[in-house]
Amino acid sequence: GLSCQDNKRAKTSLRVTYVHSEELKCKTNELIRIEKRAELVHSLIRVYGLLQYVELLEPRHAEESEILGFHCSDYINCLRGIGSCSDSEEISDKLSSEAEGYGLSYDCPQQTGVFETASLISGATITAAESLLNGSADIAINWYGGWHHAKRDSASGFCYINDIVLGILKLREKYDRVLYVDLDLHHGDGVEEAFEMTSKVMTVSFHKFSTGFFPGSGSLESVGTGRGKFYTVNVPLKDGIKDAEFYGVFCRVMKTVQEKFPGQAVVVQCGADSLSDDPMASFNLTHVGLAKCVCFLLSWNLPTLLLGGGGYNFPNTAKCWTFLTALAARRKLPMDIPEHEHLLEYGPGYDLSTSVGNRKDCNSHEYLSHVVTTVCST
Ligand SMILES: CN(c1ccc(C(=O)NO)cc1)S(=O)(=O)c1ccc(-c2ccccn2)s1
Ligand SMILES: [Zn+2]
Repeated sequence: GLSCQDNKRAKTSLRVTYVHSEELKCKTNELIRIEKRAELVHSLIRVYGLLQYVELLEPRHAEESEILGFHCSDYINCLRGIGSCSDSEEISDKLSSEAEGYGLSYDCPQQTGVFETASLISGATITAAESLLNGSADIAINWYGGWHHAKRDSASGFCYINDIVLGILKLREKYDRVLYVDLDLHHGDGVEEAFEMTSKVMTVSFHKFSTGFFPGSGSLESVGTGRGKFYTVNVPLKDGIKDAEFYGVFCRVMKTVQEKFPGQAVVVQCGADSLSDDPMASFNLTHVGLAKCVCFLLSWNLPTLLLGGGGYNFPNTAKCWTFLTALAARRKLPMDIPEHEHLLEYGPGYDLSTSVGNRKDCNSHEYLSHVVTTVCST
């Protein structure tokens, strides 16, 4: 297993809450682009016997008032309207230019019940954050959450309600300074935008940044504005980066962040679309690379919220988030995937490993030291 080097962690095992319900799993299973992923993730966590080492919490729906704490009501009313259509026919004629204005088209297909689903996912992230606030947990996990592209007045990149922003606002009810770290392949633009004017939330995003790649924001020069200047950190990377180089950049940036912004709680978006054989075919990370980054953050012994996000190779995403759940619960996992109804999805290796791709690393040494030097001197 991983030894979380730096800042030796206290030997006591940490209290971990894991937010789940059959309803949440079934609703998330229906989201376009990630059908059935939730089933695979929860099943693998269950068959590895990890549920006995976490406290399972059932989520509630986010309250309207919580959602309107970030999103604007016109958008939410439109989303609710779309979400309540009984079938795609009704949706298509309801799909006015108004709906398109709210990003409800193209990459955010209208789905019946999408508002219901997004509000339950957001309620799950808020439930997780509350378990940190009330001191009943040291680490809280919601693999159904992590929808980092949603804006206050529009859907974007398969994201409808920004559960991460709502979770951070909940943590801010107790903690003066909250740190957000986005490990997804894509820039965490929705969360960055929400907090780019404040010094109370520092957002740090590690992501692919190249011409034409979604969402297009997240350059080295984006550092926040007004009182939030220098409280937005962007680490733009090129295709092909592997575990060692990614972790090297991550460590140096996060050590500087720790010095300059002593956060009192940490929120981590653990999107798994940066793994090497994700259909996004961009980075060359393995689940171990991501786990080392999470391990580093956990070694700070701060209340930590772990969230999901992207991840389109479903067996690999399940392996990655199961591995992170075990890391949080300080349990070692046997390499062989336990016998269960989805075992065949893990062929041909049927083990926990995720492969290291052989895509060329387009991040020259010079480029990476330029990025790190610039970020660490800002
Ligand atoms: C809407 N897009 C997003 C938005 C957000 C994400 C994401 O995971 N954000 O974290 C992924 C794709 S998009 O236009 O880049 C794509 C849609 C479908 C894509 C795709 C589908 C299959 C294989 C490779 N790419 S990319
Ligand atoms: Zn992504």
